[in-house]
Amino acid sequence: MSQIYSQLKEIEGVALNQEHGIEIIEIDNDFAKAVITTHGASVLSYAPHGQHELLWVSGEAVFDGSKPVRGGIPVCWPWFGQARDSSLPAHGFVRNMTWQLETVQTLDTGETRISLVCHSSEETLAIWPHKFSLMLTIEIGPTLILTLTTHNLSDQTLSITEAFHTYFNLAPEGLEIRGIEGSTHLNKLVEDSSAELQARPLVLTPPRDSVFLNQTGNVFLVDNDNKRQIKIAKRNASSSVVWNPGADIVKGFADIHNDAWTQFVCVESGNVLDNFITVLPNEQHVLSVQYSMLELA
Ligand SMILES: O=P(O)(O)OC[C@H]1O[C@H](O)[C@H](O)[C@@H](O)[C@@H]1O
Repeated sequence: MSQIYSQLKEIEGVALNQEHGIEIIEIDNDFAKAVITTHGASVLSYAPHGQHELLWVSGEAVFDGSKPVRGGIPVCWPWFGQARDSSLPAHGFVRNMTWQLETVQTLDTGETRISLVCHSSEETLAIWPHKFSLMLTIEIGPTLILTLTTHNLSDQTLSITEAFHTYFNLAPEGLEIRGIEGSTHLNKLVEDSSAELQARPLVLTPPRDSVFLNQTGNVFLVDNDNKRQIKIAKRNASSSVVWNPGADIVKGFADIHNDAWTQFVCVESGNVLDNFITVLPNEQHVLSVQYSMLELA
């Protein structure tokens, strides 16, 4: 067992468990409780003490490592959406890799910082011929901060798309999404739809599969049912995606119950489609997102 696992035992409020064969890290610190899995480096749960759960995980999620866990915050990288080669997995391959736990620290503030890494291997080079190392740092405190650092270890410029595919635990119908005004909207549910200016906040009526390009400002989810507003602040990210399958499309997802589309909405933050990122040889690119919850009166 590597050193990090023996160090883990010494850190108060952090526990390591196995569930159905995948590794689960449980955090309970001064500010919040959280659950992370090394399978896909996905945060599966985050709840500041006394507040509602931020994230949704499907009751039908598969936890045996054969596919990404449906819910939480999967990491989509090095491509978002369908690959050019349809035999390759949608949303890239790192959400279905086992990441290594690199560091676990309690900060002076009482927050917990966890880093996980994954690297190129023979297996990844066979489907995406570029050497890389990827680090995800997760900070669990009064807010949840995720920072994804792409290191280009190849001698060619990398071109990537990426996103945190966050499943929020809230009712989608009528949800107001603010902050996307002024961005470029592409409706993925309409074939060959043309880009249009998003003039107003969005009031969600599922189904919805929309990309908002050139969207760099804060996004707010007005979750009246739970009397809270969720703020999504991002850095080095120019796109947001809003997805909920609605009552019909959901039937095509084996790991989402037919009724469960009413329990979540995905609002994804990253760089997708024309907002792709290039990373020079030996350079790095850092994508970051911070989730905070404000109570509504
Ligand atoms: O089933 P997955 O590969 O996890 O994708 C689930 C969804 O993710 C994104 O939000 C896409 O915009 C959708 O088109 C896709 O259906």
